[in-house]
Amino acid sequence: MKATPLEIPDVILLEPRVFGDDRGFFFESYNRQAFREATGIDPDFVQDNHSRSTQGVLRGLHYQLPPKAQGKLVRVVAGEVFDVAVDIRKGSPTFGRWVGEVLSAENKRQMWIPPGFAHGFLALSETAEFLYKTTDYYSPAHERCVLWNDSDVGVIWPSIFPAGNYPVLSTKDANGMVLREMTGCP
Ligand SMILES: Cc1cn([C@H]2C[C@H](O)[C@@H](COP(=O)(O)OP(=O)(O)O[C@H]3O[C@@H](C)C(=O)[C@@H](O)[C@H]3O)O2)c(=O)[nH]c1=O
Repeated sequence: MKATPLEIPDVILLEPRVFGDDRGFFFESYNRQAFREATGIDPDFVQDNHSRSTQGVLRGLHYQLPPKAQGKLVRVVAGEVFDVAVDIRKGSPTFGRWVGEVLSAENKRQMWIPPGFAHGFLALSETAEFLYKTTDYYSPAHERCVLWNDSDVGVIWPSIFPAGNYPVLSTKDANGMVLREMTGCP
């Protein structure tokens, strides 16, 4: 497994070793020891999630407040997404900055998003199936949402939309808050 720290170095891009043969392929999608050796981190994952989105769906930017903050190891098993992590750690030198990568079933890349980051993704393909492990349980009471197009964060989402068309959002995500007005950052 190859681990590459991104521009915000606590966010890590992981590329597994894939064994292809006449039958198809095989790879270890998670190996605790290999992950620890490659990243120096040993997360205690407690939940696996799987979502399916149609093209243009944008989920995020989500995080949970302490003590229920979640680290996430994310990947795509069908289609392609643009995946984004925003640093919302109080006092962090990169507070408010974001990193983004294309994750797809084809490239098999994974992203480690530490606790203290808001996370979201845009489905680029006709459908996208998204799998992720989390280091804490889902807790609606601790869940918060940063607005996907908060201009202070300035995520540059791939422009797959005809002019004037916005991404497909849940009501909760359409009512996300701008970072400047958020009180409870991790
Ligand atoms: C996230 C989650 C949702 N749910 C339920 C609540 C709700 O009825 C339904 C859909 O929830 P949501 O709309 O919050 O799902 P979704 O928008 O996919 O939420 C996810 O977005 C991505 C970007 C993340 O980073 C995740 O941590 C998570 O917040 O599923 C659970 O039961 N457990 C969970 O862990």
